[in-house]
Amino acid sequence: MSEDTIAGTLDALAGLLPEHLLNPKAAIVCGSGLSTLASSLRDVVEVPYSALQGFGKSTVPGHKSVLAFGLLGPGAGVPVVAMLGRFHAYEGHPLSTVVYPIRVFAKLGVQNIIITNAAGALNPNLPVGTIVAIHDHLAIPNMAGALNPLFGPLRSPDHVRFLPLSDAYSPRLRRLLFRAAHAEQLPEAALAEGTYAWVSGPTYETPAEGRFLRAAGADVVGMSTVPEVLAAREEGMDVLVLSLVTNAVVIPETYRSIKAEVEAELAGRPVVQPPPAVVSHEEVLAVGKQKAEVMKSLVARVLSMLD
Ligand SMILES: O=P(O)(O)O[C@@H]1C[C@H](O)[C@@H](CO)O1
Ligand SMILES: Nc1nc2[nH]cnc2c(=O)[nH]1
Repeated sequence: MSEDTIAGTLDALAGLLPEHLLNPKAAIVCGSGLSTLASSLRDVVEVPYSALQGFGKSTVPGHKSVLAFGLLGPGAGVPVVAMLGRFHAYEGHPLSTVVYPIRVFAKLGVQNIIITNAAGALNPNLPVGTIVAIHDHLAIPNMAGALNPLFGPLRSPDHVRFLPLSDAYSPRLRRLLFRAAHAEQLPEAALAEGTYAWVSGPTYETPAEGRFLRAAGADVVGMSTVPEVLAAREEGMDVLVLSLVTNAVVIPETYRSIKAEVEAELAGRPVVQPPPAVVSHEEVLAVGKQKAEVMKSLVARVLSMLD
C-alpha cells in the first residue's frame, strides 16, 4: 500500500475524529466473535472501513468492518482505537491489506497493540474457554512459501530489513496481563501461556495436521494474527496477543479405525464408535460470546496499567 494511500486514510480520519481521539495510545484487534471488547470505550466515534481508502471489508461472520475510537478507563481516560473486524488472507485479501490497519495505527502514534483471536487447542491441557497469552509462534505459511507481509522493498530507511522475532511478544505487556488477571481475580487456570501456529485456512485442520502442529510445539492454532504481529513489530510497536480457545483440535479419543470396526463386526464383537468431532465457525463464535466479558475486563485492565 503506497504512502499516498496511507496519507489519504490519515486525512479522512483527521476530518472525522475530534482532536482528543486522533492519537490513540493503544490499539485492540478484535478476533472472531470478540467485537464487544470495545464496548467499554467512552466518547466513541465509529468509522466504517468503507470510509477509509486502503481498508478492505471483513467478510467473515463475527467481524464487523468498523474502527472504533474512544476513551478507556477512569478520569480523562486513555485514547484507544479498536478494529472491529480483521482481514484474513483466506478471504482473498492480499497481505498488504491484512496489515494495512496496523500501518495506519503506527502513523497515528500507537505504541502498544493487543491482538486477539479465536483459536483451536492443540495442547490437551487447554480446555475450551481458556485464554492463552501467546509467547511465540510458528508461521507455517512463512516457512512454506511466500506468505509474509514483510516481503517487498524496505518500507523506509527506518524499517529493519531482517526483523528479529525472538522478542516479538512483549514481556512487559505479558507481565501486565498476568498482574491484570490477578487484579480481576481470574482463576489461575483461566489464563495460560502458549505458542500460536498460524495456518492459512480457511479449512480447519485434519487430525494428522493437528498432531503435526502439536508435535512441532504449538499449543493453539488459528488463521490470523501473525501477519499483524509481524507488521506491528516492524513498525516498532509492543505486542500482546490473546488467543481464546474455542474448540479442541487434537482429540485422541475421537480417532476412528474403520479396520478395527469391520473386524469387530465380522467377529460379532460390539462396535464402539467414537463421538464425531467436527468444528464449526458457529461454535467458535458461541465461545467468543460466552467469554467476551472476561476478555473485555482483562484487556481494559491491561490498558489502564499502561504508563
Ligand atoms: O479472526 P480470528 O483468528 O479470531 O478467527 C478465527 C480463525 C478463522 O477466521 C475463524 C475460524 O472459525 O475464526
Ligand atoms: N486453524 C484453526 N483456526 C481456528 N480458529 C478457531 N478454531 C480454529 C481451529 O480449530 N483451527
